[in-house]
Amino acid sequence: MIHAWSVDDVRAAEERAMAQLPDGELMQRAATGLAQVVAARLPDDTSTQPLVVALVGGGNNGGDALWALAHLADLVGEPLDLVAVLTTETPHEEGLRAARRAKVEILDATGQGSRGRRKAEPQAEPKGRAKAVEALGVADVVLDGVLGIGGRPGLPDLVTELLDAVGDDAHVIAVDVPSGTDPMGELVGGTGVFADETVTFGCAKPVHVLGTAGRCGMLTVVDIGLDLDTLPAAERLDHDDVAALWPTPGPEDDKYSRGVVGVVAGGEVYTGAPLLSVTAAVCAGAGMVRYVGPPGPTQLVRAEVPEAVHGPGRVQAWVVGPGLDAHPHSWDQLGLAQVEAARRALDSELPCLVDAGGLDLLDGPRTQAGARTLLTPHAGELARLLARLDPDASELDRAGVVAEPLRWARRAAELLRATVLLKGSTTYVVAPPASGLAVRAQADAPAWAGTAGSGDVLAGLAGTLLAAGLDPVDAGSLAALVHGVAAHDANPGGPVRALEIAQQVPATVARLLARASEVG
Ligand SMILES: NC(=O)C1=CN([C@@H]2O[C@H](COP(=O)(O)OP(=O)(O)OC[C@H]3O[C@@H](n4cnc5c(N)ncnc54)[C@H](O)[C@@H]3O)[C@@H](O)[C@H]2O)[C@@H](O)CC1
Ligand SMILES: Nc1ncnc2c1ncn2[C@@H]1O[C@H](COP(=O)(O)OP(=O)(O)O)[C@@H](O)[C@H]1O
Ligand SMILES: [K+]
Repeated sequence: MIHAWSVDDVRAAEERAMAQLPDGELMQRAATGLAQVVAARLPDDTSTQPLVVALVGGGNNGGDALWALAHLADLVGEPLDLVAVLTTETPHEEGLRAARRAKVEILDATGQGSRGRRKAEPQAEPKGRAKAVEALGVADVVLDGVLGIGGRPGLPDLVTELLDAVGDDAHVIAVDVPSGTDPMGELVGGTGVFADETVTFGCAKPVHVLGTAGRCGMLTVVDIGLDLDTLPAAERLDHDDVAALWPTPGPEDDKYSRGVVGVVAGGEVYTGAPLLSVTAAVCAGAGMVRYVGPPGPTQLVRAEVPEAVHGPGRVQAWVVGPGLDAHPHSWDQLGLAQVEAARRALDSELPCLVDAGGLDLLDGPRTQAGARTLLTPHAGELARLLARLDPDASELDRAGVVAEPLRWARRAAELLRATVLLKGSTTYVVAPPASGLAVRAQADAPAWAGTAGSGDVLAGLAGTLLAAGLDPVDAGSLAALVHGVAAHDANPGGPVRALEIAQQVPATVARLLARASEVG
């Protein structure tokens, strides 16, 4: 599992560490670690002299980059071209002195007239920007040291212009965080560096695991001796976590102890969703799957999934809503009966996963306070839910949720006292804020997984884990991981249909469980 700490907690840990250490020691540790990574990324081909160019901003992030260039000169035995491109008129002073001492070429890209420079005042480096653009175009490694954890989302125009000049072949390393992104990972999108690799210090930050993670590339954490004494703010499960969390049956188990999952899904119109959810639940290893629905989908499930049982009965957790019409016509007796079955499940004290049409039945928290609840909307469904229930979000639309996924998932979790799994290329799992639990974010699925019915499969998978006794955060994040990996395994690099994701789950789970014995 990757754990990430909030910017405030990191700053507090840095202060504690700095109080015990000589001045500047923490930055030296960061810059030395950064220089070692850069040295390892230099091209093997020794026929040309490697060129490393750092974009340098005005804070300590720029200081890290300048010191890293200075250390690189010592670290690498071979001759190196090292260039610092200043994007600020006030770079880190000691870092700049160290870089100059190490014979790093300093280019001032701020240009005449920018940031209060008087027109009559001569430019320090008249061709600084032009030379910077040229160097960036042919650099082997580009260090992004413009903004770190003190950065606000968005980039100055000058930096955007310089980034545009970076050659396609350059290996871009973000120092601590990709500049322009929100270090807390709350705001997704906007301008910002897309790095091949991010070298961060002390611990991961939310930007590295949330929806902004795609901008970070490979993540390397340099140990600078921080002591994080608070709980993480964000987490991501990795493949090695599956064995510890997946409910693996023992010799004493039987179908009931493993968990019966009930599925109240579909109706006479949407017959496919129940089939997908039930198949996924069976393939995820539910002790038993009980389907509750009208004759049409029941016949289909009977024909395609002989393992399922039918009609009301005892379960350990309910999946409510895939393909459910929450507002059937008054003459549609079968539809009304299905809504009643869904309401009974929601009113029970049992764990419930609520998806799609089931979300339309919620007017507030479930009546049984404390009943475990996992809501699984996509961005459009979350926007609709909040616009209906939260007077402060009456204008919210899908785009609003996509821009600030965490904010709105958290809002729904608070309002409905439920864990919210927000689906998308990054899937967020957010417990009610009062729980203090870290946000989980998974991005394991290929974009091919965004196909009709894929969410119904996820519902069956996560419902099975709830029935096996996992809490909603573990059930949701583990299901998202396995769903994503199964989508990949079913047809690596190509399209996949939802049913194949479900059918791939047994082999994918077996493969992920086997890692534990390989690793252990
Ligand atoms: N505190 C420490 O001892 C250590 C800090 N380290 C480095 O220090 C960094 C944090 O340094 P700082 O706190 O100086 O912050 P930054 O280096 O992130 O710079 C923040 C500065 O940029 C400005 N700024 C923020 N967003 C902007 C935007 N969108 N456009 C233009 N200007 C913007 C701010 O007003 C502020 O002046 C870390 O990310 C890390 O790289 C490391 O050296 C480890 C040790
Ligand atoms: N671009 C994407 N990359 C990876 N996974 C995606 C992407 N878009 C959607 N998904 C995943 O596909 C599934 C779609 O679910 P949903 O929108 O509920 O579809 P449906 O209602 O048709 O079943 C979710 O698990 C979601 O996380
Ligand atoms: K940076």
